[in-house]
Amino acid sequence: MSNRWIQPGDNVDITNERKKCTFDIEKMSAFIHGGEDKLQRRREILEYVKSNKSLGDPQPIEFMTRNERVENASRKIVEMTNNTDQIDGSDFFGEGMYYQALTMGRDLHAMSLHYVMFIPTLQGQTDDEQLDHWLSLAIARAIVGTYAQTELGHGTNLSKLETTAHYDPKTEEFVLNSPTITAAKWWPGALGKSSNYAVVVAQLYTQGECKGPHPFIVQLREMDTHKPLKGITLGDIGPKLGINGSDNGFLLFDHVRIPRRHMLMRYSKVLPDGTYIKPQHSKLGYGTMVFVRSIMIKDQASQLGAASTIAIRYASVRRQGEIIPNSGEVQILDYQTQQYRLFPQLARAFAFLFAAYEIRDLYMKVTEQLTHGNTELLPEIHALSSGLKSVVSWDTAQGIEQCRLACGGHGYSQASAFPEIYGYAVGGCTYEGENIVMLQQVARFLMKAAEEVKKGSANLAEICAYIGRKGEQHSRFTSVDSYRDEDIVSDLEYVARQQVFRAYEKLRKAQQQANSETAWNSCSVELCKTSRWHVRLYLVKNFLAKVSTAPSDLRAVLHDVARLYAFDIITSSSGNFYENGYMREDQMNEIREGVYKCLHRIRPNAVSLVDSWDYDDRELKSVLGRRDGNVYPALLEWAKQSPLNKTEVLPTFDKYLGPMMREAKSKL
Ligand SMILES: CCCCCCCCCCCCCC(=O)SCCNC(=O)CCNC(=O)[C@H](O)C(C)(C)COP(=O)(O)OP(=O)(O)OC[C@H]1O[C@@H](n2cnc3c(N)ncnc32)[C@H](O)[C@@H]1OP(=O)(O)O
Ligand SMILES: Cc1cc2nc3c(=O)[nH]c(=O)nc-3n(C[C@H](O)[C@H](O)[C@H](O)COP(=O)(O)OP(=O)(O)OC[C@H]3O[C@@H](n4cnc5c(N)ncnc54)[C@H](O)[C@@H]3O)c2cc1C
Repeated sequence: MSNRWIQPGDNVDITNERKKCTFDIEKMSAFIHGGEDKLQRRREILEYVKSNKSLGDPQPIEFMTRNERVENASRKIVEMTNNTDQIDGSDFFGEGMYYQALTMGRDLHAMSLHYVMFIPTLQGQTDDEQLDHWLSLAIARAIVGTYAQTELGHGTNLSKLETTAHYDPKTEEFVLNSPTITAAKWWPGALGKSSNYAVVVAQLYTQGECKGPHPFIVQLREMDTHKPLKGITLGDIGPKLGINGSDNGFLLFDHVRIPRRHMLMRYSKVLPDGTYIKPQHSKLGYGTMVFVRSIMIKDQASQLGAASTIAIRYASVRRQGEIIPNSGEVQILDYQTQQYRLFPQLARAFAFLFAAYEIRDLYMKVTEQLTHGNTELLPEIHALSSGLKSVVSWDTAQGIEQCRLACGGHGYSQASAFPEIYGYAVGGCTYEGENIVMLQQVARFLMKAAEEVKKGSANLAEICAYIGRKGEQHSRFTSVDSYRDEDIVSDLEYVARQQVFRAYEKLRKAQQQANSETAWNSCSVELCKTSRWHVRLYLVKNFLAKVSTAPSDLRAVLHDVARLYAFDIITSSSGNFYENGYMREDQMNEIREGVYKCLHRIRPNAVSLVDSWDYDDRELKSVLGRRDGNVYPALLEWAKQSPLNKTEVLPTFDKYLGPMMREAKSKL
């Protein structure tokens, strides 16, 4: 089988790994990326990005100052968006995200919120006339916008946002104001220095009543000079754990007037006389958050896939220690502990990517239904996107850190790219709804389903139908080789169902002794556990189902990865499966053996499995994860670029260290 990943001059160990591959990598890449045509388009986009020198960085961004990073990112995003004819703009999830990943990396930029939230909000929240006016301006890049919702004092609890928008029927204007310091908008991406417009979420007041948070489009800066408009105070919030190419910002309003029609009026409206028309569903205004939670899953999967690729490739070229004395140092990938650390991360990345395709499809279905005024699937997409966002971003962050640790000392260097990948991805645990808070949203959905089951209703959404099933009282398999996919799912369903009813009963009891909010709080740890099990069950079920649709010659290797994913979940929570004697110890031992068997079977294909994700060096941006495996010379070259190496002797020597040593010596 030909292998496009093997080239002359490559490291011998990584080449030998590639020669061991037992499946067709191109076919696997096509399966991972949604078809041969999609793979072909990736290659074309990559070729274009490589051929356009202006889309590159003059030096590794790790060696740039913050100002240089912001400037470099702004230069590239303008060049990138000057050339959007290179991609199919309607395929943001595929081509758009790939083009951006290749060009912009993980440091974000002046227009990240423009594309991820500002334009989607215009598309989702404006009426037809507003859409006509604003969307063309935004798409043409005549204005650059962000999404300003979170405040210094409140991000989670939207009902307590403090920015106000008072309607004045005399002038047919809203007056935007930040009555306190804690009302300052805080965090919005590219708000500080780059954007001149924002969708601002503010408490709407009309006819003397507060109608809750609503979105408004607001001009922040003069078009020509880019200076803040009168009554507007703006700035950058300073360096962060990651994404320092983005100027996340703060914003305060001092009685700023905007026209009535700057309220986004697709769902709620304020008429000229101040009459308020309420939306068909109170949470329709939160649609952009649901959109971002949905696309985040693919982004997170991609980050974990990248981390796994770097760590697995590096583990194939790094030799250290001997397994059999005097027989030579082994590739560290041969250590079972290394495999146990890394392969589950790769398995997770697969599980998350396949879930990302499902949530994208569900999101598109919901959007289509909403155009006909049908809000039936809104609770389901809210629960699924919130749950996936929480579990996936958490496991991704932990997984990236495992990959970093698995690379020893070099993993700690920014040359590895792990600090950047982690700094970028871990933000996902917080933005678009803090994970613990979002898990509780899922729990609300599950508690309602449990209530339905208790009432004897069989009318449950497919995603939580397991809650209403009776299920087996004991796990049935005898050996791991006879442990079928349906047994795995049924065992996970048992545990998820047990947890749903444990939380439900605890909540019911608590509600008899306290008001419902206090009762909820006293059960919230169990409620979060319930949501996690629900999501893990979904991920396993979806992964196994996806494998069954793979071309037959790919199924065996993918099945090992999917089983590893499931077995890892089961063995790391064995206590839940022993409860009520559901599973026996000998069965759990079989599954443990199953983990080791999967590791052993994946080992020869490990490098090829990560190659199948089709990351180019341009996207990975990692010295450790280079395709050719020639890590050591590249590390030396990378280090030479450190600005500290521009001179042999630093001025600090003459200022501090030199005098210190001279003085010390003179006293001896
Ligand atoms: C290239 C692309 C890469 C991707 C990204 C990379 C770049 C990233 C850049 C970074 C970008 C980062 C950008 C940013 O970070 S933008 C800022 C994001 N901020 C948040 O996400 C805030 C989180 N808070 C909330 O969402 C809500 O306030 C919560 C959820 C806490 C509810 O508190 P609230 O006080 O409002 O609600 P309630 O208690 O009165 O009522 C709860 C009821 O409402 C239902 N409900 C709630 N929400 C929804 C919904 N959406 N659809 C449908 N239903 C919904 C819910 O099921 C429940 O129903 P029921 O049980 O009563 O029936
Ligand atoms: C990288 C990044 C980019 C961002 N970009 C944007 C942006 O572009 N636009 C924008 O508007 N915002 C943005 N944000 C803000 C982000 O959406 C909020 O930080 C996020 O929603 C969490 O809200 P918070 O900061 O108020 O956290 P808090 O709610 O204060 O969370 C702190 C702790 O309190 C706990 N907690 C809070 N409420 C509850 C509860 N009800 N039950 C149990 N525990 C609770 C949380 O679990 C957490 O442990 C960004 C944030 C980051 C980190």
